[in-house]
Amino acid sequence: MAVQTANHVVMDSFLPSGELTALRGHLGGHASHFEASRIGGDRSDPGRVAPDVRRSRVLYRVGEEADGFLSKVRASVPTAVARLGIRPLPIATIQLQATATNDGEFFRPHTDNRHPQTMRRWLAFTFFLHHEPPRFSGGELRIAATEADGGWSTITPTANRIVFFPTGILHEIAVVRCPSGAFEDCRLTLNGWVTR
Ligand SMILES: O=C(O)CCC(=O)C(=O)O
Ligand SMILES: [Fe+2]
Repeated sequence: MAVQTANHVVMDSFLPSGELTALRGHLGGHASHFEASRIGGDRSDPGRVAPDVRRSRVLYRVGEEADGFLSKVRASVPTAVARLGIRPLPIATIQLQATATNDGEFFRPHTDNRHPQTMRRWLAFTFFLHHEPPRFSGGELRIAATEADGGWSTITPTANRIVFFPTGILHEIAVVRCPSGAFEDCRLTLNGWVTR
């Protein structure tokens, strides 16, 4: 029986820089397609907008431009699982969305697998692809303590960084401050879940 040894795993310099720039450009070109983020939904259930819990804008169909990124995520799952010390599960799908979190926006503490529609999600990831140096502050990803770690972890948004964590752990996005409020300046991620 695997014993969890960490509440999250960070990998930096995840993509070749040209691929990161291309993905950022793709998302910027679709800025007008981002919509108010929702909670609790999946492919068959749109979920609901809940501004007390989650404020951001999401692109729910990222497009095939992210296929190379998804392959890289898939290839990284065994390493992430080993470093987390969790039991490896089969990979059925990798669900993906892009999230833009702008001035004053946040995602309060939550887990990602509590609803019947989301219970097959077993591994979560967040990949940061904003401009460096960042034109926003805040927006840290905070992940609750587990017995293995003993304290909350705070992960600074850093472009080309991916974070993996088990979906059942409480986590949040701290409030973002982005003075310009411009799409291209905000906290931009490709985030999603590996399902079994
Ligand atoms: O962007 C992040 O750091 C986490 C996103 C998240 O928790 C979610 O979309 O469920
Ligand atoms: Fe989450």
